[in-house]
Amino acid sequence: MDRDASLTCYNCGWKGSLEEFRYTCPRCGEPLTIVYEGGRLAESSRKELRGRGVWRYSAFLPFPEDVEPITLDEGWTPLHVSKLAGGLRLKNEGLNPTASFKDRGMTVAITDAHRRGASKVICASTGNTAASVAAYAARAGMRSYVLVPSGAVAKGKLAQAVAHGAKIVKVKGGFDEALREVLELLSSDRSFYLLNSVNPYRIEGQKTLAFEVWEQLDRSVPDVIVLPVGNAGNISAIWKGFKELRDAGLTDSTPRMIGVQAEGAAPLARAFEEGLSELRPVESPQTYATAIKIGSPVSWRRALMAARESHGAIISVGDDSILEAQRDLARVDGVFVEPASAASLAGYRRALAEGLIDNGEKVVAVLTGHGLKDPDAVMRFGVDEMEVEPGKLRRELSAYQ
Ligand SMILES: Cc1ncc(COP(=O)(O)O)c(C=O)c1O
Ligand SMILES: N[C@@H](CCOP(=O)(O)O)C(=O)O
Repeated sequence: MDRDASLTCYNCGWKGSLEEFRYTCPRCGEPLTIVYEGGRLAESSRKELRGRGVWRYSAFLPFPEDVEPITLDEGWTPLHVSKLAGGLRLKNEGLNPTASFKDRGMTVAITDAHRRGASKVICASTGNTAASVAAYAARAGMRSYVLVPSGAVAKGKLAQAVAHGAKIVKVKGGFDEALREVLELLSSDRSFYLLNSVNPYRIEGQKTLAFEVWEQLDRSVPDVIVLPVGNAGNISAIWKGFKELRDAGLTDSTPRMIGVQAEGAAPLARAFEEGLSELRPVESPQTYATAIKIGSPVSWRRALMAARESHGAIISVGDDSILEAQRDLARVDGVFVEPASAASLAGYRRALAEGLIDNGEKVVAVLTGHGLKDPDAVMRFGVDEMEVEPGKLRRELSAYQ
């Protein structure tokens, strides 16, 4: 274990060691965070960055130097310049090994699982975590169990979990119920290693997006990061990454974090707008962006902290504007993303219209998952197609134009 890293509760201040590992605070129940002590971040910043992707930043991860990562070469994703708005860049996380940002966290968490001798891993999922868990468990030679909302997982994601040999458990209910089931199981059965973002190692991997963006922008940070929010691990992780860059002395400034939820699944946007310090879960969340169809985000407290501390916001957008953004990204920028990811662009547009972002500011929109994950969703674009009899193509086409 890493001697300069420990577990902390950002809510009540409880502290514990990584040896006696646990996911949530024994005092208040919040997910725990890994913190680095004794000038460790400043020391990390002096180490040479080698290789590409998540493990390039291993000096900022809670492992000894000789750690052997379980990896599929995740991270190092492109930062495209968007044609849709000046100053807008697109961080294309759909180009990770299992086609979503989850792989950044998964390589780190599965490496920890392996070091602790785990043989069975488990998660609740709307689909992407399941796909990633299944792939990394296969790579590590572990058995994987994925709990998914019955009948509500996008086809591409389910196909990935099947392909990698996960045991698929369909829960009669939504993601929130599935996660509740997993956490309840773990409270009495310690034989499973949990791979949801409640696991602090997931957060450590996902924070590397901040380091990568900083490098891709010639060692500077953007004015704003805009990203979709579901279970709220990613906004917490990326904000942690930027704060660590600052604490390590590598940057003076940090971006404003703007989280985006779908209107029908927006407990955090409501809490932010109303200035609440408690979450009122949405009982029956609704949106066609199934990845963020979550009514009771487990990291709600730290997501609100990220938005408030960074002088950002959490806002919501309607499914119509998500659909429009998904189509624009595909047809103008040539980047095919799943609906939840398009919430980034829809949120950017709303934030610009409401003056939360100024024209010309440098904004990075995180595109969290690939469009092929959810082929059915694309049919909402409207399909431009025709059928021809052999030999009649020229005539049919001229009528069509
Ligand atoms: C594609 C996609 N985008 C965004 C999110 C939201 O991320 P988070 O749960 O970390 O808020 C998820 C999953 O939750 C996802 O699968
Ligand atoms: N959209 C997520 C929901 C679970 O998120 P996690 O980051 O807590 O694992 C998914 O893909 O399942």
